[in-house]
Amino acid sequence: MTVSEAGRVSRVVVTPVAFRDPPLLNVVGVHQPYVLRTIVQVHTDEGLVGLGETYADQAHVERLEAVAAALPGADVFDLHALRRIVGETLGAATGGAGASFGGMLEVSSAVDTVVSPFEVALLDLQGRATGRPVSDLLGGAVRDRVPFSAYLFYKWAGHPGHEEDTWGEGRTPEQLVEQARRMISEYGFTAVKLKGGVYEPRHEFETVEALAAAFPGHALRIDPNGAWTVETSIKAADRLSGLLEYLEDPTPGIPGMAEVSRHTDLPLATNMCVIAFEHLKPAVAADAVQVVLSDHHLWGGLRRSALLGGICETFGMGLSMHSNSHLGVSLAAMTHLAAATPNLTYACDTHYPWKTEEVVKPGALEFSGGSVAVPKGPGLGVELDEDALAALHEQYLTCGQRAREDTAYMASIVPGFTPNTSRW
Ligand SMILES: O=C([O-])C(=O)C[C@H](O)[C@@H](O)C(=O)[O-]
Repeated sequence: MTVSEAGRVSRVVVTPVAFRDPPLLNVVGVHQPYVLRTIVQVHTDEGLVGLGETYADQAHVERLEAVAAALPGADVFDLHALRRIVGETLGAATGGAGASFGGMLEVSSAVDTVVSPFEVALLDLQGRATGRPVSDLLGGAVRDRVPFSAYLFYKWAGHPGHEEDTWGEGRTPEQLVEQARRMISEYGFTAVKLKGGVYEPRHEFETVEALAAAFPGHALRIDPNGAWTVETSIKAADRLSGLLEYLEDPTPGIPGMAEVSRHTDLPLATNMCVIAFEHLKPAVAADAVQVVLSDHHLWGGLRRSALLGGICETFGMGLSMHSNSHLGVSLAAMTHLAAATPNLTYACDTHYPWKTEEVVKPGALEFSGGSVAVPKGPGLGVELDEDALAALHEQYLTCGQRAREDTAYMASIVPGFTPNTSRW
């Protein structure tokens, strides 16, 4: 198969969508009734279409559209050119060079978040053109199935706007045990993550203890998104160390995490203080984290996430995977990446069970035994349902919601954090 048979990019369609989300609680508050995402379709002059999925803040969508206009003519196999085109386009849009958006966005994730959906779409195209799954393009699948974790949330079922939610109340340890029971019986998960940072820390410790008692063979994690002081984090590590496989982002920033780390053997994980390549060196030097959560949406796509895996291996750090609310295009990309990353040995996070609406056709991605089989078809192995895409785009236009910026909050809790377009 040659490049001319795969074709060159002929046009790119950027479609923001909105899908319903239950009233999940986190340190910022309650999830809004709709999650906003963007689906990217990259067409080639050979009639192929590659898919990508990403965030949908207004500013991010505008950057995606600027890159979409610059991509026609690009070689679908030249991923270095893609990165250059993104850097040049975004630099030109702000009158500056490269990755700095008007001086606001200086960590590498500024370009990485924009590159990501296009890189996934080009890999999907490469796979469709060559007849190989994306996992093969990433070096080959080392596992046939990718394990995911049950992602538990405290919930307040009575939130107006969330009437269609079927998961009920989630405030007490007993209610969270019931939530886990449903997740485990419907999806077969063997790992469980609790989103914390919502209630008084002791209440959240008790919830972990109740989960450990109810599911003794399951791997457990809690993630308060940096809501705790160093002292509370140390107490959490002391009290929960026998129950958890890792403690995720108990406290903000590399120095705080390093201080907690000095007091415990429990591995500390993060997707908050190490979210770009430049954060790895100080985190390793301070021994602040033992597990890094990758996220291809944030780290510049699938190949750079694989690179992150190699760096973690070099420094003896574990590798896990982070998830925001997402649709099936992202689940497919996450599954291929995890399958082709040998040292990604923890079950990956996913919000997928919380979702009731979808843009991909059913059947390609099914959970069983807590894992998803790696699609064997060409590319990502998922097909868009055009009617569903149109309906969720209409919902985006009419839902009256736009993605809120969490960046100010991030800046306030992570010392030295530079505001950017990232999501946790
Ligand atoms: O740190 C994490 O795992 C997350 O923040 C993942 C999600 O974004 C979660 O917190 C959420 O959506 O509330």
